[in-house]
Amino acid sequence: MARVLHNCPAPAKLNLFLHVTGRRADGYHLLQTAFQLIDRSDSLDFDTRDDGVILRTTAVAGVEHDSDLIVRAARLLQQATGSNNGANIAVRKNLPMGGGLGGGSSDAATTLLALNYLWQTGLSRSQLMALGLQLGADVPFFLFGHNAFAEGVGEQLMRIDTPDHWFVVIEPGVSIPTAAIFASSELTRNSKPVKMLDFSGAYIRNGRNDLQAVATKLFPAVAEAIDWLGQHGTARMTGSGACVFCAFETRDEAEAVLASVPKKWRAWIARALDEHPLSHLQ
Ligand SMILES: C[C@@](CO)(OP(=O)(O)O)[C@H](O)COP(=O)(O)OP(=O)(O)OC[C@H]1O[C@@H](n2ccc(N)nc2=O)[C@H](O)[C@@H]1O
Ligand SMILES: Nc1ncnc2c1ncn2[C@@H]1O[C@H](COP(=O)(O)OP(=O)(O)O)[C@@H](O)[C@H]1O
Repeated sequence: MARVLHNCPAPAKLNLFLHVTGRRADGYHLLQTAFQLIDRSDSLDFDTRDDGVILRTTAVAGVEHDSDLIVRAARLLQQATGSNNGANIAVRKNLPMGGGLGGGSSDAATTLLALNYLWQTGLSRSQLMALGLQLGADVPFFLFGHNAFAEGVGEQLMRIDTPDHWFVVIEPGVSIPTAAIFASSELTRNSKPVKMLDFSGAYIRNGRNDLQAVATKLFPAVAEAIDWLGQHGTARMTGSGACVFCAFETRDEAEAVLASVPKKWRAWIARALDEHPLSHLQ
């Protein structure tokens, strides 16, 4: 009999700051960043099937079935556990692709969490995180379950508590390929590592993103959105872009700024989450 889990959220993240501190021999970059979960999500439905087939039942513009991180995550879990269960998976995309919000990575993490539960494959959280890292540098964070200070390529995670902020997020209307930003010869890769002990609210309120200079040069629409939002506080990009955000202490302040965002941009407000909405799924 099919086991089902519907309306599973795959929340977005914001990188409150992001420093590039070096580059590994394999070309991947060493980062320090603070990941903040927010209450804006994609939504996924899972229906198990007993023939081992993994089928994404909804079309996702620009993402072929077999390269979708959702499908790849499900197949990776099958391989890792030897499970012969399958699943129909429907996804409702709400997070823009190439937005720096981690939508694809979060979809993959939600898939691993939901299917590990439905298939009763029994992998521990840290086993799921190791699997997730094979899919993308951001995936372990979404499995970790809490806001985090991250090092390495983003897989060394330490839980942090962050304020109950409201964020105004602007989508500048461009999709930025992460690899193109990291590949730029103009990227600075030598930020001095901060010690976790020195990590403070200043990084949360006024953080800097080392990927921003390259992204704004390649994508002027991002620079324009930062300039506009910067009238209201410290506006910066999340991840490798394209989305930009600014933190506010109250919903009213965020609502007031949202109301004045020029109509040419899609914009919204989101609240900081303390933990991943599926963090209790076992
Ligand atoms: C920049 C960040 C910050 O949170 O977020 P996004 O903007 O993608 O959301 C992440 O580090 C992105 O993580 P993720 O999106 O999972 O990236 P991946 O698929 O692993 O990598 C895409 C490509 O980016 C480059 N890359 C990625 C991460 C990293 N630490 N160093 C890199 O050089 C590599 O060229 C890699 O092939
Ligand atoms: N389920 C998915 N949702 C979004 N993007 C996906 C998905 N599966 C694969 N991708 C690919 O991953 C790329 C990065 O997407 P996404 O994670 O949404 O952005 P970002 O890494 O900027 O946060 C997309 O451009 C797309 O080609």
